[in-house]
Amino acid sequence: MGFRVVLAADNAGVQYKDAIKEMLSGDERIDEVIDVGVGSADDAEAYPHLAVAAARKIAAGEADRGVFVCGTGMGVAISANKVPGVRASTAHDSFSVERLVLSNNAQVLCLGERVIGKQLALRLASEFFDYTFDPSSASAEKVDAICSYEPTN
Ligand SMILES: O=C[C@H](O)[C@H](O)COP(=O)(O)O
Repeated sequence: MGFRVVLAADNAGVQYKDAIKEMLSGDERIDEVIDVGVGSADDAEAYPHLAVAAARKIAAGEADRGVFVCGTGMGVAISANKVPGVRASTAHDSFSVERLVLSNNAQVLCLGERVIGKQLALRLASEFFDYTFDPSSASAEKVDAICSYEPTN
């Protein structure tokens, strides 16, 4: 079974988000692409609302992974991490993308359209789906420790 992927971007990240959507839509590793917006650069909806709406789809089990884009990749990451159960970070190099999954079991890769070039963004977004977290790895107990700090109701 392939990944169900949710995409989000504000107006500073919409061009890369749309390019990533096109790329992933033709990727045999991907079963479904859900786009929560924005739909165009004319939409001024602020990045926290988009990132949280998308992250909630992961927390609800409607998506497995997310790629979120804003100007820097930082605002969407900070926002997505407010959703319990979601681990998100900006990663702008291949090694970081690998460790984002293998060390941190993160479901969300965040990218900055104002920081890296489009071809690098596409490459990193593709590489993100090359990795699967190993729950028997030495990193697992560290991820469990992250989760132990989740707020409980
Ligand atoms: O992290 C925030 C993003 O980069 C966003 O796209 C731009 O935010 P700003 O307009 O507050 O700089």
